[in-house]
Amino acid sequence: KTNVAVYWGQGRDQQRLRDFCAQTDIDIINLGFINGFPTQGAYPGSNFGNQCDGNFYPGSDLLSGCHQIVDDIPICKQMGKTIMLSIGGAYTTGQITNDAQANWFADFLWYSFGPVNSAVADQYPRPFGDNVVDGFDFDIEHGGPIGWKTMINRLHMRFQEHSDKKFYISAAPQCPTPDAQLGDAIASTALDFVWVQFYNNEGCSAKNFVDGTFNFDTWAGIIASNPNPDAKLFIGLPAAPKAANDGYYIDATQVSTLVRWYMAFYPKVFGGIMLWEATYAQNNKDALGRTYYQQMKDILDS
Ligand SMILES: CNC(=N)NC(=O)NC
Repeated sequence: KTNVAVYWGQGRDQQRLRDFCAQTDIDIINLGFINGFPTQGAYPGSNFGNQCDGNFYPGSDLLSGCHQIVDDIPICKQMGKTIMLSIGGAYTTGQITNDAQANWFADFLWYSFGPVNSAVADQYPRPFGDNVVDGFDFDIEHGGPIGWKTMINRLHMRFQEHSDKKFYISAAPQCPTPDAQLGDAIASTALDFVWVQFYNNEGCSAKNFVDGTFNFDTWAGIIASNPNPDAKLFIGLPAAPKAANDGYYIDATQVSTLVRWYMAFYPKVFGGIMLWEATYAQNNKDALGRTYYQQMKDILDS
């Protein structure tokens, strides 16, 4: 089974999460973003675009009134979606500079967005209420490598303490290898999904399929040697022409050629397609009125 993953949370005039969870062509949704990296003992910051009520936990940039997300996650679970909470994005503040800070950040994410834990209820907020995300996505686009491997190892430790539910870790590196931020973490920590941003970078993007420099093969080798033998590699794509820098969007016909080739060549590691992002995809319809994520699902299932 291959999957369609989309980012949601930063779309212009975006619809609610429940509207995307109602789409059978979407399997995984990355909620973006936790975009403020906290100092030890502080709360991280978050931003979900036009969602939430604009209130924050006192003295922090962490949204406290995300009532739409609170109400919608149960619907997404009923629809069988995998809901990941995404850390980073293009606009972040703060920097992880040491392991103590990284462990604090990882524990905060776990106790605030993972399983409800009464033993720590007085120490951590629940921005999404009693909802429990299915895992954490690292979309780290600048600032260097410090902390990410430590955070992922810490999260794995917390996952092992909660063995009755599987939790996932994913990463969204850019296509030049090794990725300046996540390369070390991707090589040395067990990951479940790696959705490479095959756009916005000359000489390795999906649009470079035509000039032979698209580097899926290199990434397939990296993911095949990840500590998790079941790690899956996704082709990350802009969901519309304006979703990425000029010239990086490719249409469904071009995607079909590329996907059929690499899905056939790397049947074990090929996981599917990631789209940046949901609202761009929803508004990018073909002549038959199919959204870009419908077009992607059709390619994967053809
Ligand atoms: C400019 N940054 C982005 N487009 N980021 C992503 O596509 N992250 C998955």
